[in-house]
Amino acid sequence: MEKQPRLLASQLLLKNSLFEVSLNRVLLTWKEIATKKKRVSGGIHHPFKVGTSHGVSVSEILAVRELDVDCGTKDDGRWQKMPQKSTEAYPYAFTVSYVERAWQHRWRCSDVTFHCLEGALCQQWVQTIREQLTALTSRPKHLLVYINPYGGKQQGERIYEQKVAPLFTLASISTHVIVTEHANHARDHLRTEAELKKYDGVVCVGGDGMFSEMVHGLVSRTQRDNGVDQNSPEEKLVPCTLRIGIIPAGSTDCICYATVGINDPVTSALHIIVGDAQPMDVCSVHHNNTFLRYSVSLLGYGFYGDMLADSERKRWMGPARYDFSGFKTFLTHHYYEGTVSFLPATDILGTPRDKTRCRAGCFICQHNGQLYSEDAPEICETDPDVSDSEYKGGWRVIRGKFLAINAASMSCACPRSPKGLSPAAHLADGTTDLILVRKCSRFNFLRHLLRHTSKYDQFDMTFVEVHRVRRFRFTPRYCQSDSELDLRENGKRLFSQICRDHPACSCSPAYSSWNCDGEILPHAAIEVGCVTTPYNLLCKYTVHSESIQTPSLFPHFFTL
Ligand SMILES: CCCCCCCCCCCCC/C=C/[C@@H](O)[C@H](CO)NC(=O)CCCCCCCCCCCCCCC
Ligand SMILES: Nc1ncnc2c1ncn2[C@@H]1O[C@H](COP(=O)(O)OP(=O)(O)OP(=O)(O)O)[C@@H](O)[C@H]1O
Ligand SMILES: [Ca+2]
Repeated sequence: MEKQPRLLASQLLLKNSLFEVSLNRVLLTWKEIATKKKRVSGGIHHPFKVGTSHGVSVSEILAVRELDVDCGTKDDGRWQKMPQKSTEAYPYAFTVSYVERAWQHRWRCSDVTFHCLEGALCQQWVQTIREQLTALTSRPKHLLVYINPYGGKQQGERIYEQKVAPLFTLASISTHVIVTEHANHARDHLRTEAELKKYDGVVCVGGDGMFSEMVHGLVSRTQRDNGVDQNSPEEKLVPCTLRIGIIPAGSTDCICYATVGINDPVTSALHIIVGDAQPMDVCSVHHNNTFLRYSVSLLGYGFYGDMLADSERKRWMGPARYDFSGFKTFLTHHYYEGTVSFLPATDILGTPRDKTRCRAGCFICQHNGQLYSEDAPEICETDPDVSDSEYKGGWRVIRGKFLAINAASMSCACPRSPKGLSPAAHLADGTTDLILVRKCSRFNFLRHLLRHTSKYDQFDMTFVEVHRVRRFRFTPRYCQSDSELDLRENGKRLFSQICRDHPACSCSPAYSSWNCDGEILPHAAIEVGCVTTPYNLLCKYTVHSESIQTPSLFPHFFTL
C-alpha cells in the first residue's frame, strides 16, 4: 500500500502513559513510548502494553472534540472528570470517537482521549482531524428519519431516542424525524411531499415493511419525475440518488440482517454515519401489464404466502406471530398447482449452490452481475432430466404442484435463519434465486425447513430445485381469466368447486397468496423482473473473509 504523508505527529498522554500519536489521510495511530517515566501519574493501571500500536481508519472516526479542562466535557449527557495528575502535567485534551468492531458483526462507538502539553497543539489536532472528516464526502449530513412506532415489539421510538439519536448528534448529523401515524404514511410523504433536495439520505426505524415503504416512495417518485411508466414490465428503472438507511426495529429485519450481518440498531446507525453504501437488486412485480409492487428480499407463494396471510390477523402477537402462523401453515401442508416460467441467468459467474458468500467488496456485485462465465451452459430446447419442463425462447417452463415458490433477491438471512433462504444469493447482481419446493411429505418439508437453521444444504433434496434467474412468471393452474379480480373470493369459490369435483382430494385450495417483502399481493398470476439499480443502502457487510456464524435454532445431532 502506498505510504501516506504524515499530517501530524506528536507525543501525547493517554491514560497516564506517553504515546507517539500520528495522523495521515488514512489512519490515526498511537503507539506507547517505552520510557522510564512510563507512568506519569503513577499508581493508575492502564491496559496498554508497551510498544503496542493502535490504529483507527480515518473513515471510521465518528467525531473529535476538545475537552474543557476545568470542568470536563459533556459527552452523551455524562460529564467526564479529567484525571487530576494528567491535568497538571498535560492540561489540554481532546477525545476521538471511532468505530470499534465487536462480536458477530456488531459495531460499537469507542472513545480515546489524548492529553497535550499546549493548547495550540490540542487545537491543531482537533482541527486537522475535523478537516479530514469534512473531506469524507460520502458521509450524510442531513437525514430524514421515519419511525414506525408499531413495528416489531413496538420499540421504534425508544430505540431511536436512546440508541441512535445520540450517535447522530455526536457525528453532527442534523435530522428531521417523523413518527408515522398510519401505514403508508412514510411512502406517501416521500412520494409527494418530502423536500428530498434537503437530505443526503432517508432512514427508517422499523422492519422490512418500513423499508419497503421507503423503496416504494422513493422509486415511484423518481420514475414519475423521469416519465417512466411503472406499468410497463420492460421499462428500465431510473435510479434515485438518495440512499436509504435502516435501523432495525421490526419482526424479521431481514434486509438489515442480510446487509449488515446483524440486526443491531447501534451497528446500523454507525454504518449510516460513516456513509457505507451498498447497491441492491430491486424486482418489479406486474400482473397483466399493471405494476403491483417492488420486492427486494422475498417473494414467496405457498408456504410463506399462507403464513403471512394468517399472521397479518395476529399482529398483536408481535414477532411471535410468524412462529405461530408458520407452525399452523406447516400443519395445513397445502400445495398449489401452477406453471413457473423463468429466464435463467446463464451469462453470469456464480450459482445458488456456491459456497462463497456475498460480502463487502463482493467481486460479482462489483461487476453488477455483468460477468460472463466461460462455463455458462448453452440453452437447449429440452431438458431430459426434467420431464415436466421445457424451454421456449430461452425461457424454461415448469409445471407442477408446489408447497412453496420463493424468489430471494438477497440471502434473506435473519435471526430465524442466519444463513437465509438462499445463502449464496447476491445483493446486487441483477438476479433473484428462484426456489421451487415441490409437493412432498410433511416430514420431508420439515427437514427442508430445519436445514435453514443448520449448516446443511436446504437445496440438496430431491423435491427442491433452485435457479438463478433474471425474470420469472407464475400462473396458477386454475387461473380464471385475465380479469382475476378478487383473489380471495375467487379462491374460495374455486376451492369448494374443486373439492366438490374431487371429493378424495387433500383439499388444497387453488390459490395461495404472494408474500412480497411481508405484504400480500392481490394477484396470484405475476410477472417479475429483477434489475440492479443503485438504490443504495446506507450499510454493508463489513467482514471480508470470515463467514457469518450460523447458530442453529435446534441442536443438529443428525443430518436431516
Ligand atoms: C422448524 C423450524 C424451521 C424454521 C425455518 C425458518 C426459515 C426462516 C426463513 C426466513 C426467511 C425470511 C424471509 C424474509 C421475509 C421478509 O420479507 C418478510 C417481511 O419481513 N418476513 C416474513 O415474511 C416472515 C418470515 C418468517 C418465517 C418464519 C417461518 C417459521 C416457520 C416455522 C415452522 C415450524 C414448523 C415446526 C414443526 C414442528
Ligand atoms: N403508524 C403506523 N401505524 C400502523 N401501521 C404502520 C405505521 N407505520 C407503518 N406502518 C406499517 O406497519 C407495517 C409493519 O411495519 P414494519 O415492517 O416496520 O414491522 P414488522 O412487520 O413488525 O417487521 P418485519 O417487516 O421486519 O417483519 C408496515 O407495512 C408499515 O406500512
Ligand atoms: Ca440478487
